[in-house]
Amino acid sequence: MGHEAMTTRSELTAIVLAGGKSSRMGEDKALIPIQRVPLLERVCGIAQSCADVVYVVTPWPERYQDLLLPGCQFIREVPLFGEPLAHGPLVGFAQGLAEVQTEWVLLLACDLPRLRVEVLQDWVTRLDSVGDNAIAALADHPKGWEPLCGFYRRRCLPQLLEFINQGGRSFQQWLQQYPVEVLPLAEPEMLFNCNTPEDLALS
Ligand SMILES: Nc1nc2c(ncn2[C@@H]2O[C@H](COP(=O)(O)OP(=O)(O)OP(=O)(O)O)[C@@H](O)[C@H]2O)c(=O)[nH]1
Ligand SMILES: [Mg+2]
Repeated sequence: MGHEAMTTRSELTAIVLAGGKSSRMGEDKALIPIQRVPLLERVCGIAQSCADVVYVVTPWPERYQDLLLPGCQFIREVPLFGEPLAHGPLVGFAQGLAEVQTEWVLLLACDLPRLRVEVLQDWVTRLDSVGDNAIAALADHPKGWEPLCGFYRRRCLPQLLEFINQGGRSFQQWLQQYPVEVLPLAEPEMLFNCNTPEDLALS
């Protein structure tokens, strides 16, 4: 019987994005407490149950220095040449991915209050059977992929940089160009996204 090596915590890196404008929320979502735990702390804790190395990619690490993020490392993102820093999550991801040393990376937005460790860990066990040509393994929904809670292969970095250099900033448009494997998501509510004060009231 063939023995497939399983992806383990040490073979997975997590990247948490915390660099958005939070314009709909009106204050930095990363710092908003949900059941007394700031969102970024909560998401980083979940990331750490999946991966040994956790990076927080943000233009403003000092803003988060008083959070309890033991073992997480900040990557300070920088503007693209001649552009403002509001470049969006795709560029933040690329700057984080450049530091990754493992085959797979788990990418997480910081505004996901209902993430479930068991689901993410189940997804990790599926990575070994993802086709060699796939650049990512993601949950899908009727309008496209769920790009900010899923897995990417480190080796997609050159394709990502090429897309960005050509002016691309949309995850959906980038992902359309390559094979992506579908991850099962029995309860889509895990990906509930806390963007507005109304969302927060539901959290
Ligand atoms: N590092 C980094 N993260 C980003 C950037 N833009 C968005 N994000 C993150 O991507 C995730 C999804 O962001 P959104 O909810 O779409 O947008 P937002 O900019 O935070 O908020 P809005 O201004 O209301 O759209 C969140 O975790 C953000 O912190 C960026 O330029 N850099
Ligand atoms: Mg959001």
